Amino acid sequence: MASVNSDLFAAGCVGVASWTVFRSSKIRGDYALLFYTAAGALLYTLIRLTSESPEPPFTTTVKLGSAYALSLLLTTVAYRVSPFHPLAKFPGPVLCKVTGLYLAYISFTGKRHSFLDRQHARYGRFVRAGPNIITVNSPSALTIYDNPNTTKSELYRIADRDLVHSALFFKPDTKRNHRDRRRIWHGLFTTAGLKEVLPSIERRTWQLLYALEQRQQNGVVDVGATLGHWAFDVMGDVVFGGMTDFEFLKKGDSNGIMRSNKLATTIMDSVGLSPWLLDILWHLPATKTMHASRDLATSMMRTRMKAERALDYRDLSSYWMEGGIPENQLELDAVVAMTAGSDTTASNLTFCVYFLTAHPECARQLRQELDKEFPNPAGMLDMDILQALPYLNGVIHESLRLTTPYFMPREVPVGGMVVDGHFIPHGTDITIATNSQHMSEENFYPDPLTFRPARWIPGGLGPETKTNKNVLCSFGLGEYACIGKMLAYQEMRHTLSRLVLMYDFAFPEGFDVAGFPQGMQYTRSTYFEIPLLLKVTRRPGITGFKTAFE
Ligand code: HEM
Repeated sequence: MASVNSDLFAAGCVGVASWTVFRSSKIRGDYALLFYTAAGALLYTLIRLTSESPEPPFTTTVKLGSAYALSLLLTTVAYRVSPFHPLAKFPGPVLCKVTGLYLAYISFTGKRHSFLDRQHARYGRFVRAGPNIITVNSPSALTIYDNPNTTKSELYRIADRDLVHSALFFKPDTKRNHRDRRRIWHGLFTTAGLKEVLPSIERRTWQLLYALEQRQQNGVVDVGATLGHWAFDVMGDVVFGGMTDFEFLKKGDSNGIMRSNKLATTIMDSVGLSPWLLDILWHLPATKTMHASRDLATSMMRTRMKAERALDYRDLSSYWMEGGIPENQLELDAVVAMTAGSDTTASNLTFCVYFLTAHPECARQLRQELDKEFPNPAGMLDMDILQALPYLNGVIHESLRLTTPYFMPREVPVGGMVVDGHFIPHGTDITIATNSQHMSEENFYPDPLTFRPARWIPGGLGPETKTNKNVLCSFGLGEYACIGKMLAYQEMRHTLSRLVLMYDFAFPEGFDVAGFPQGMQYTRSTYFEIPLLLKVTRRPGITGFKTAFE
């Protein structure tokens, strides 16, 4: 008996010792699992060969393994909630301090932004949202993104170790590789590059109008889903020169490709907050949607690279190939471009249409502005004119402000940094509390929770108007900010204007107008609990226009 107890005690001590050794190292979850499986097998073999105890070797192995795991777990938890932890002075929910799995779970529900709003309301400007994560509800948190030494946190790491780590969006292997890759992408997002893809946006927008009319059932159409199809088709043209099988506006998404893509993004944005877990799940069927998204992008990339026919414009693939990115490195860039470029734009346009329908006085004001510039609603829309329209841009900014609660953690560099007067130690993951900042009276006054596009026009809400443009984080901040921002604006300005010029939108009877925005689930992909089913009718006087899928 004494020997069994001393063995268990020894296993517990090894647990504490391994915590001391491993606590600040970033070991991949799948490697750790392999290591522990091998260690367990070795221990079992040793016990079997040497033990004289009547207890079956398997039982002894499980007991020792459990003693080890329990002591490791307890030591980890005790340290994380102890005053010795470097983030001990920052308040936050105990469960968040204990494990990253809690925030991962909250994130998976799509309600991380409102959870963090509540925590900031309770604890103040700084909240410890994970064992090693701090969120800051203050405009001075912008300094995190201006600091050239902060890096993307480990939470952006791609689970697949075979993929080259210089694709955009994910944690790059080096800043230099990230900059080089960005330079290659950049060509499309210049004024000249954007001009080349504009005809594709125009063509797809006519198809969108056609789909909105054709898909009506019982007098309503799912505007959100149709905009999702439009955005995916646009990105198919922008990224792969249209050499895809999507044509979602024409055929719908019967294979659930968009759903898979959204789910893959959600898994990354939630489970990714516990990177060790994502490393393990990556090998299991649970993440098959992530693999499916990648496989689809790979196959489209191959089709595009082997294309016989010359394109009459330069798509993003053209820049990648000219930039010399090898084929086997492009698949991740392709997934990123398709996903980052479609779901985001579609969601924001969906919200724009919703807000304008919920606030008819704003819709009227926007239409007035557009009618003045474009007396023929079906005529050409000049992008330079659209770019300069104050109310149109106000509508887009206001919708972005209210609906893009991104979570953008950065790793604090060696030497630590000071944020809002507080020292943050090296290695901490730190992020601005986007949603709380977007909704704060400190930045947006009056009525920060209300859709009021005029706040983006100087003095638009009266002499007291406060609009802190700097804290609008909808396109990210600093060196990793959205490279597609200008394309997104081009798409949103063009398509929203066309919709407002051509159609009247109305809620059908019984639509839960107030519930729609509250039903938003946000996981870097946006889900709508309530579909945006609207009555869409042509404005009086608009009879025929070019709609067909020719
Ligand atoms: C309304 C539309 C869009 C929104 C709100 C949006 C938002 C964002 C945000 C917040 C980030 C930074 C993420 C972070 O730091 O964690 C980002 C990055 C990125 N976005 Fe967008 N985006 C939009 C449209 C697009 C489009 C059209 C593209 C075109 C391909 C695109 C491509 C990218 C890429 C490649 C990155 C990673 C940049 C890097 O790592 O350097 N986005 N986007």
